[in-house]
Amino acid sequence: MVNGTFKNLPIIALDFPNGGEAEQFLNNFDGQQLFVKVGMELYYQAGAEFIKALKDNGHMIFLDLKLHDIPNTVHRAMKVLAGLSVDMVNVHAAGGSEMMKAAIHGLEEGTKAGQTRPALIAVTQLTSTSEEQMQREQLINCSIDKSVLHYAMLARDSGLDGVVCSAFEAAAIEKNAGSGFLRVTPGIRMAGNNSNDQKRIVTPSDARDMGSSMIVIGRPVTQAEDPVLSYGKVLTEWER
Ligand SMILES: O=c1ccn([C@@H]2O[C@H](COP(=O)(O)O)[C@@H](O)[C@H]2O)c(=O)[nH]1
Repeated sequence: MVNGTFKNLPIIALDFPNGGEAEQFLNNFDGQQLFVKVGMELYYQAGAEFIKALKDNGHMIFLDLKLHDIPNTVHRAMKVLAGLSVDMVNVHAAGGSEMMKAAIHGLEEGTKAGQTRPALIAVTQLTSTSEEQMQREQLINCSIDKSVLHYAMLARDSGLDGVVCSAFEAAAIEKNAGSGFLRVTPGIRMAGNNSNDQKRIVTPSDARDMGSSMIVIGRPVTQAEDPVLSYGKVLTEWER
């Protein structure tokens, strides 16, 4: 599970094309231990070696590969990912309960003796998806709040530790799934920031007030002129 101290830190999305650029970014923080997220771009380029380097430097790691495949494939892949000793991994809830249960079993089997298995969370509806888009393209004929809550409960009933959701759905998830069930929220923007491709965005303080338990932020920090200053502002607003 997620270590208590780090749990309160905003997660920085290291969306860089290679390990060198990610390291250059991290050097700005002068040895500070951070909670970082490694996504598909960086992992496909820099791989397990880079994860090890992050761990050696004391960072907490959310490996955001969003697995979505048949249960057997996800089970086997999760067994491998557990061997990386990261802190959090994820799947798409749309893969179904059988797939999510297989993911947990894979993580349990792959976790080294004496270590804690990585927390497993499920993506509900991406924060880059609007309600209109979801209804038109996925043919889901209900509100996005309802779809996200449905996926969250499916994930909870499958034994997962939480979900990725926007802040708009966080309170309902907390109410229905319990406060221990993680609500990890990307799509975080400071007032006046560019929303980029995100559709369901909120500020760090709104995320906290609306019931998110953790936040993920990328471009507003990684592409800032002064990333340390920008991260500091996010942290202060999140902690209040
Ligand atoms: O629903 C989701 C799931 C994952 N993400 C990831 O979070 C970051 C957000 O980056 P920003 O630059 O702050 O927009 C990114 O790595 C996504 O892959 C998400 O945004 N929404």
